[in-house]
Amino acid sequence: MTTKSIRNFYINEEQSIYLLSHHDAKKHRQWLNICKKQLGMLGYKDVELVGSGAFGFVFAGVAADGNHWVFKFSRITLAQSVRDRLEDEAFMLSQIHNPMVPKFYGFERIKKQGILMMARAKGEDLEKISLKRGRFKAHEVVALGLKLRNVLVDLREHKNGMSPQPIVHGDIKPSNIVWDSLSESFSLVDWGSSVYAQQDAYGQPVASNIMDLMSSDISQTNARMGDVYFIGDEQMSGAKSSPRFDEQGVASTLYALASAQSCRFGAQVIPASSLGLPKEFAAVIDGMLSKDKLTRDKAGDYFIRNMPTIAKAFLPELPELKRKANIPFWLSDKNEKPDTVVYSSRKQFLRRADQNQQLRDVNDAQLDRYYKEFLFDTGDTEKAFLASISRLAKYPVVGGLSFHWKEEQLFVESSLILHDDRLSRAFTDAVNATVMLAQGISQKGLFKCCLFDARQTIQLERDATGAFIFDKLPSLAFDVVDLKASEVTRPHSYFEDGKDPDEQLQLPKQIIQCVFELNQIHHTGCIIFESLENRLKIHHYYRLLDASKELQFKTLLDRIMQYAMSIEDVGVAGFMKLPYKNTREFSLCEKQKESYYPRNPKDILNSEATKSSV
Ligand SMILES: Nc1ncnc2c1ncn2[C@@H]1O[C@H](COP(=O)(O)OP(=O)(O)OP(=O)(O)O)[C@@H](O)[C@H]1O
Repeated sequence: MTTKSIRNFYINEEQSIYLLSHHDAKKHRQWLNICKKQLGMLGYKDVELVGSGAFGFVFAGVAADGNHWVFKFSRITLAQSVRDRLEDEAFMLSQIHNPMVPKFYGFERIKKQGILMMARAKGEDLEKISLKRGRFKAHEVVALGLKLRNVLVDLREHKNGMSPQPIVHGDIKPSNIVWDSLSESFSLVDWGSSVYAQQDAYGQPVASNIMDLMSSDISQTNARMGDVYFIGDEQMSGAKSSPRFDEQGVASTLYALASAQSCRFGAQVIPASSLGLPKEFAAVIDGMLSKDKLTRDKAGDYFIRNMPTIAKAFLPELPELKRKANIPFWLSDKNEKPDTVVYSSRKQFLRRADQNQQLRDVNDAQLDRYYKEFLFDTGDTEKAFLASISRLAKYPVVGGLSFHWKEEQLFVESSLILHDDRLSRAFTDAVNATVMLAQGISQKGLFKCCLFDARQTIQLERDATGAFIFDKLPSLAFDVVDLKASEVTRPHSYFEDGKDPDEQLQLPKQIIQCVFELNQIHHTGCIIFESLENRLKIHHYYRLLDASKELQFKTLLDRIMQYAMSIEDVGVAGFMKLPYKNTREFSLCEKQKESYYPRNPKDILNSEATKSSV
C-alpha cells in the first residue's frame, strides 16, 4: 500500500446517516465510497462495510488469491491516544494463534489513520443473529457455553515459550463473536481491549519473565475498559487484569442471548433461572452474574470445570408455545423499511434513578456529554430497561411507548408498528423483556419514548440571518388507516403528561394551537422539533385513524410546518399521541418466576406426538 492510495480513509462520527446535516451526510457517504474504491484499487474484490463500533469501521474484501480480508479503521474523530489502541490491538492479535481467532495480516498507519488487516471470520455476529432470532434456545445457549468455556481455557493456558502468559480478551460480548451457522463454529473478534493478564484467576501475580516484573509497574492495572454493558464489576472498577474478566464477558453474553437483551443488567429481574434453561446451567450463569465476588468466582470455577458435562445433556428442541407480546404491535406491509431512531425522556428518568444524587448539580449539556459515565451510578434494572429501549430501536419500527409507574401498578400505553413480519418473533421477545424490566422498577414516575424513521426527518438549514433556506416548504408525511368508529375509544391527549423538563424549546403558540386541533382527530403519532443554531430537524411519524378527516389532518400538518418557520429558539420540544385504548396494566414484579428446561424432555415430546396422532 502506498501512502497516497489510502490518504482519504477518514470516517466521521456515526449516527443515523439521515440525521446528519446534508453536508456531513454527503461527506460520510463519500468517505465510505472512497474506502471501498481504494480497497478495490488495491486489488480487493467485493468490498463491503461489514461492521462498525465505537472505535472503528470494518470493511471486508476478497484478495486476488481468494482469501477473505478484513480492514479495521480507527475513527479519526477519536482522541489520538484512543486511536493508538488500534496498533495495540494489532499487536495482541498478532500474538494469538488459535482457530477461533482471525489470523493477523498486518497493520498500516497512514498519517493519523491506522488500519488493521486480518482474516475475515465467516458468518455473522451474534448480536445481529440475536436481533433476528430473539431468545436463543436452551440447546443453543448450552452448546455456545461449552465453546466459550473452551476459548477461556485456551486464553488462560497461553504461554510465552515455556512461561505461562494468560491473555485477557477484555470485551467478550455478542457483537464480538462471529458465528458461522453452517460449520457451527465461531471467531472471537475485536482484540482492542486485550492485555496479558496481571493476575491469575486466584489473584496471584503472573509474570512470564523477570523483565516483565522489572519493567512494568505491577501496582497499576494494565486493564482496558470493555463494553460497559457486558463487563464485570472488577474490570469496571479498574482492578488488575485477570482471566475472571472474560468469565464475566462470557456469562453476560450467554445471558443476553438467552434473554433477548443487549446487556447483562437485567439479571436481577429476569434471572437465568426464569429463561427455560437447564437448572444447573441457569444456576451457574446466575452465580457468575451475582453481585457478590465470592459467588461469582465460585460459579466461574464451576463453569470452567463442569461445562463439558453440562453440555452432554440431551436437550432436544421442544415444541414452542406461541409467544404473545405483552403489549400489542402491528405489522406494516410497506416495502421501505424505516431507519429507526429513538427519542426518549431518559435524562429525566436517569435523574430519578440516580440513587446517589450525583446528578443533582449537573446541567444538561454535561449530562449529555457524560451520559455513559452517569449510567454507572444508575440502578442495574434501570440500565437494563434503557438498554432494552435502545434494542427496540434496532428493529425497523415506528411508534411510541409510555410507561407510568403508579402505586402497585405499571401502566403501559403503546403504539408500535413493525415493518418486517419476519422479525415478529424476535421483536416479541424484545418487547416482552422491556415490559418485564419495567415491572422490576419500583420507583414511581413516567418514561416516554418515540421511535421514528430518520429517513422521514425534515431538515432545514438556516442562513446567516437565521432564516430557513428552502425552495418549497417540505410537508409532514402521514399514513392513513381507517379504523371502525367502534374501535375509537377515549383519545389520549398530548398534554396529559405535563411539560417535560428535558424539553427546553419554546414553540410558537400557533403550533401548540394546531397540535390541540390535531388532538381532536383520531390518530397516533409523534412530532419532535430539534432546533439547533444552524438548522432545524423535525422528526415525526403520523398515522391517521379516521380516513374521513384526511383533508383536515393534512391542512393542520401543513400549518404546523408554516409556523415552524418562525422557530428562533434553540432546544427540543415534542408531542406524542398514543391510542388510549391500548393501555395495559401490569403488576410490579421484582423477579420473574423460575422456569427451567424440563428434566424429562422426552415426556413432552411423546405427549406432543400422541396429541398429533389423535
Ligand atoms: N475479522 C472479522 N471478520 C468478520 N467480521 C468482523 C471482523 N472483525 C470485526 N468484524 C465485524 O465488525 C464489527 C465491529 O468490529 P469491532 O468490534 O472490532 O469494532 P469496534 O469499533 O472495536 O467495536 P466495539 O464498539 O464493539 O468495541 C463486529 O461486531 C463484527 O460484526
